[in-house]
Amino acid sequence: MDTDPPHPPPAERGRLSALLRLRPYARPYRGWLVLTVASAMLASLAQLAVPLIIQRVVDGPLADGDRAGLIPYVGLALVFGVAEAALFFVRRWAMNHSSLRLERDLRDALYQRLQRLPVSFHDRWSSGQLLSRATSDMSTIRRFVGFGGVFLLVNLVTCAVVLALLLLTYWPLGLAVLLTTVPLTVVGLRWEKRYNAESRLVQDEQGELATDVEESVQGIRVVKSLGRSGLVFDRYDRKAVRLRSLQLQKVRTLALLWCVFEFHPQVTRALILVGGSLAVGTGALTVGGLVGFVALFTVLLWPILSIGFLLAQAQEAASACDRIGELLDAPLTVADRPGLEPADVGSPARLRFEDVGFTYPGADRPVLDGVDLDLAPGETVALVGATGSGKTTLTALVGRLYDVTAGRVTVDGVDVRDLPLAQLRSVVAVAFEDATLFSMSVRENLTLGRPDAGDDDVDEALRVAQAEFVHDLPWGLATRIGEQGLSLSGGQRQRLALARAVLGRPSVLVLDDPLSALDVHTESLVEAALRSVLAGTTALVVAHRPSTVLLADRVALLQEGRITAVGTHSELLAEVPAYRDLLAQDSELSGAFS
Ligand SMILES: Nc1ncnc2c1ncn2[C@@H]1O[C@H](COP(=O)(O)OP(=O)(O)OP(=O)(O)O)[C@@H](O)[C@H]1O
Repeated sequence: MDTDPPHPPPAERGRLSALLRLRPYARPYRGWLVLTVASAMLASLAQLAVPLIIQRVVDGPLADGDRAGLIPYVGLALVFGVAEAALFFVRRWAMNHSSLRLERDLRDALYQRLQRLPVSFHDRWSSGQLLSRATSDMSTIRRFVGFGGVFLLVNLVTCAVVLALLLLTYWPLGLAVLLTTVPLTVVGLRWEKRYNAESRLVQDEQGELATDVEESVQGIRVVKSLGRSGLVFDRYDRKAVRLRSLQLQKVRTLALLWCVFEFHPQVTRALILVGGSLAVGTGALTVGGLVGFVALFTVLLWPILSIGFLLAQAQEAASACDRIGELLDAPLTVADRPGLEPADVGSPARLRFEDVGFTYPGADRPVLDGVDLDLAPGETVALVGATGSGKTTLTALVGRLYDVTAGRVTVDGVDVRDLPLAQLRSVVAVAFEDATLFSMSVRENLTLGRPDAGDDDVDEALRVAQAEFVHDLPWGLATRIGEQGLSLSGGQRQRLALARAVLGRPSVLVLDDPLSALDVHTESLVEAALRSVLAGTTALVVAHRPSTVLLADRVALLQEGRITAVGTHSELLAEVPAYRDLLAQDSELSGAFS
């Protein structure tokens, strides 16, 4: 059973070792990554050549008034300049090959994992959390692989090389520069940490706002009909105001940071000029040496200033790796056992629940306990029970949306856990009460589980579900359904979902109150057509309405997680007071069955 907390405490996050998770994704692109780092490194070194050339120009041709002597130096500076530009292009090109492909692979792995993770995992995680991992965390990693990580390495090497050159040029001044970089690095690191924390708060608040927009758009009908637009706006506005103040705080920190970063080099440059001029006066340093020194110092600035920022980026990327890792490492509790082979399953098949128990992860008592139910091939059993008695849970066990926690469910004598998931889900078809349709064409929605279904199969399924209205849609079966099928009525969506389930006449059909959104007239038409499908398949039908119960050969009464009675509808009506009471709660029913 999977009981890991969904969000580990922040203290556990952000370890740089988390970045090592990226190794398997980086491996296929290591050539491109090496090229990215090498071109960035060479470009940085090419940049260093220019101050050294200037130093020689000042001390050589300029001091001697030798104009012709300038030409080789100018040529050399040009070569290094062009090389730097070319290397810049190579870096960007190689970086795109490595980081964008790595991001794509990681994105695919994450999406695949989300598809394979059990329903119990999705019960615990909000879609907002999954979304932020699949989008912003993914971009953070791409930025680090393509930029932050590369320049962290390159800038550290550049710093070391430049400081060595400064020390070689004139060591007392070189040492002074080295000492002044220490407080700058410390301040940079400290403020970047603060900036990072503030950025995180801004991101979280942006996520909150996005969730608010999503919820209020999805629930717009409820909000409007309750007349709560003002209240919803006030809540949104409070969050927007908070976001603005967090953003302002972030901008203030950044402004202060850059103020120090801009101020520091000016002071250091002044120190260099004073110290350097004195050294030139005593002959310890040439004029060219001083000019080269200042130019080298300028090259040093960006690598020093960027270290804090790049380390913060590394920290963010490590935290993103951890957050994505939480999903990639989440256990696949519902998966094929190794070496499973498809088994023989007839059509229709026998469906049995044998002493089945089920407890939701984290719950302290079972929802189902000792459930025994045997559906003969071709039989239809209606599952009736009070709300919350466990009907939906029981139906979810057939297609392994959840695995039983006790007992077993078998199809033609084979434990559903011993059938490959692909086979199980082609044998068992399910229509849920909440008919989810996707933003794709009607045909794609219908054939989602059976992509090989032919036109005749589709027409037959549409007829059974009384969903032939689709032919009147603007592009017929090719009509794209709006976001979540919202452009269709509840009853239309339910009929399409039913057609999807009955398509191809599955061996076992599970219907969770499939007709609840239909008007009485459509319901009786669907029922009439459904009878012919039910005759050829084994069906477990969750029923709230009398008319749905009448579709079944037998009825099973579920009470507090146990099957307490099984028999024909009239037997139960006559012999089981609880069944009578349950049906009598519906006045329409009491009229129909008393
Ligand atoms: N994902 C879940 N996690 C934890 N508990 C759940 C979950 N889904 C349902 N339950 C609990 O399990 C019990 C049975 O729920 P279930 O949806 O199976 O009942 P039902 O008989 O289908 O109800 P209804 O007729 O209202 O649809 C309820 O107490 C419910 O709160």
